[in-house]
Amino acid sequence: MIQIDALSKRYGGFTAVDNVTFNAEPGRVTGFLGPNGAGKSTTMRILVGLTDPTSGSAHLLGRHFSQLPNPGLEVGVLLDASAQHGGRTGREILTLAARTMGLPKTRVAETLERVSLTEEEAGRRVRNYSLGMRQRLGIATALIGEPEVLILDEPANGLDPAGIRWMRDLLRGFADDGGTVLLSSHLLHEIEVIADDIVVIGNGRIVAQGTKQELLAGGGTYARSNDLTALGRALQRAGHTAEITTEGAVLSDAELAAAGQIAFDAGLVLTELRAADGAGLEEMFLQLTASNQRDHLESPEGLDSSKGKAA
Ligand SMILES: Nc1ncnc2c1ncn2[C@@H]1O[C@H](COP(=O)(O)OP(=O)(O)OP(=O)(O)O)[C@@H](O)[C@H]1O
Repeated sequence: MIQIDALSKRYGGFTAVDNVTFNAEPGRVTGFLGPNGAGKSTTMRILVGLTDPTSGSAHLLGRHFSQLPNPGLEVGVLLDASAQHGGRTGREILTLAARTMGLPKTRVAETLERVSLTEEEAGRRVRNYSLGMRQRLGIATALIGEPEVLILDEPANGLDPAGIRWMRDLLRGFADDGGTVLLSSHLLHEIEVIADDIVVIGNGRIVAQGTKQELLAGGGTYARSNDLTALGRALQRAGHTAEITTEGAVLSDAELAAAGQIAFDAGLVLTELRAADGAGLEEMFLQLTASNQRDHLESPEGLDSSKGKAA
């Protein structure tokens, strides 16, 4: 179990993490999704005691990371796969990790096998590893102590599609055995493939969280018309959410028939009207990624464009 409570981190006048609260539960893979610079790594670094928070708290298994006597046996961490010593072989790195944690040497071969690194690859110097091999070695280092919790920052970086499937199966098995997994990514698709629960962060703040089913569920309407702003306002006046997407459509929580009727009553010509089908999360993520080009409805009435499942 990971508990993050009202966590904030400021660097001078800049707030990298802003009042972030979420849990990652045992038996679940929690995906921490956000564009570059959103605050994912900072949150994870605070979680493992590498950075001090400005305020708030982060607990693993009910304790601070610094209170864990032999952390590798309880929490497996992969923050930066390229931080390994390039002059050492994969096997040497795992052997050192095993020694530090007081584990039997046999664990090295077992773990290499678990991450599908061959004997020959384990004998190569890490500087000659591909990024994907480094990720596997990093995951091996995280797993070797058989921890209950895994914290992985962008672990799918450099993995090919087969590698991503391998990692999904590995993390699924880990969670099915009761483990807690928190992994970050800046790619929605990766998180969709791997995670059970999703926490979305943008500009240091949580913007949505829930189960994958909740966040990707359909519902709502995606509509285009000859006047997007007028359509958005008409929907909002009728009590629905409405947001102009980066692709030039209106995304609303109104059902199809209601949206059609509202457009008709407002005298607007619809050029497209269809179910949103999980477009909400994708659109929100696209907007976060291109947050400088956000195209909000201008709203003299202070109309809010927030969507149902967004926090
Ligand atoms: N030591 C630091 N001093 C000043 N600013 C920092 C420091 N560390 C991080 N930041 C800033 O905090 C913000 C969040 O960075 P962070 O690395 O947590 O983002 P991220 O979501 O992990 O992004 P990425 O996907 O690119 O790794 C960024 O704007 C970054 O420049």
